[in-house]
Amino acid sequence: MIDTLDDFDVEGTTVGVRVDVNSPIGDDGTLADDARLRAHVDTLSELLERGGRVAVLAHQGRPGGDDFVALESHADRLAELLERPVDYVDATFSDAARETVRNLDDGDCVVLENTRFYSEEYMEFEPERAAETHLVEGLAPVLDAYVNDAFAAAHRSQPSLVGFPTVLPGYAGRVMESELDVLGSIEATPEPRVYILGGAKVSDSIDVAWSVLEKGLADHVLTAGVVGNVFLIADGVDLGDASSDFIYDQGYWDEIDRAADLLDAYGEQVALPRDVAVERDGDRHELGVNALPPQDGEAAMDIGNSTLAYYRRILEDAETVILNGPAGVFEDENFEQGTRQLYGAATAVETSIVGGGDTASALRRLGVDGFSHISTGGGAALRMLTAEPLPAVTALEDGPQQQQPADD
Ligand SMILES: Nc1ncnc2c1ncn2[C@@H]1O[C@H](COP(=O)(O)OP(=O)(O)O)[C@@H](O)[C@H]1O
Ligand SMILES: O=C(OP(=O)(O)O)[C@H](O)COP(=O)(O)O
Repeated sequence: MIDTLDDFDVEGTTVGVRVDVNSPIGDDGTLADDARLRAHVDTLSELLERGGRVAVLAHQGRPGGDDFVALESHADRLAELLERPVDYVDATFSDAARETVRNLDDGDCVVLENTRFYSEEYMEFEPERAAETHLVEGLAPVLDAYVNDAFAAAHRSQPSLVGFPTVLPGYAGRVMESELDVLGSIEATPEPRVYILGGAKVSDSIDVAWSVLEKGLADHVLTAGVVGNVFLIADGVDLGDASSDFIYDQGYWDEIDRAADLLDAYGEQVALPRDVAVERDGDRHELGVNALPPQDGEAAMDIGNSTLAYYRRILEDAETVILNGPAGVFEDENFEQGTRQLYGAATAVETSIVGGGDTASALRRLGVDGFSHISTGGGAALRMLTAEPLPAVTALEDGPQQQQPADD
């Protein structure tokens, strides 16, 4: 049982609020899409209006990525959305950060720096060990309580997600609460149930496929995006050097064997693309799987029309569809078609549940709507839909295991 904001006597307390504002970043290194910030406005406004002193904790990107940036532009946008001043400090648990948090008044809000600027935050720990990291040991003494609203990161066992609730009273924010309500009962959704796994998180998607097929939750798993490309290679298709190099460079080469094992075990229920789209002379060019490999340098960037027709037929009989990850490189207009049409077809299914930060932004951009539920989480939503526990949720459920460290 998790405590929510309804159980929290907020006034006058200093609260660390973990949100997930991991968002697309523009060429200038600043926030390019505020959808994930908007999602947390209710939780943050409620805490501030109830007299909380709020220190916002969040990550942005992954080390080494172009979107691995500071949270200053997030803080600026949050101030606009909350319609009140929001401070920003370029550190998370330094003396300066702690001093800023100590000096908050009731109704004040500060955004602390990208938690992943500290290497510990990009590691996974058991909660008790996470509580001993520099981040948690440094910051917990200036906090009275912890609110986790970061459903989209709840599948990560990282210090800011599992460490704080081990040493502080923890509460689910409003986003976390509603996501757990909606996604907590996949067994109750009508069958046949189809999972569509696209996008680029290959190992997460293969975990999900194994789990939903083993548990009998999925009648069909349709593959697309980079996930579909990995399954094609696992099935013996020669996708050419460009796609293979991409998969290798992303560190997903070992996933090909896992995909092949899955096809051995559940091949009849796993659908693979029947054609792919490549770029040729600046245009989209579709190739049936039998016509592969493509020419040198051409990569499989989208699913083609014959795959769409095949997947549409499966969706016509479905009562529930669960989607994660775009079907292709939707950012390029030559390759947005697969995502637009596949997701469009999914809106006709009685219960349609979508997860994923990039997926949600693809849908907004392509103007596809009409889903039963669009989750703020991608990997977290899928993990939850397979009925696997989310470490950050378990840590909230378990509650404080250690004495709260004293502020000195
Ligand atoms: N065939 C493909 N080749 C390369 N990248 C792809 C392909 N299909 C989809 N992608 C990329 O996958 C990314 C989104 O995947 P992912 O992060 O898994 O989605 P989400 O955030 O919704 O979980 C997009 O940037 C898109 O360009
Ligand atoms: O964007 C996120 O996940 P998602 O892409 O699965 O929605 C979360 O912020 C988690 O980020 P991570 O996958 O870098 O740990």
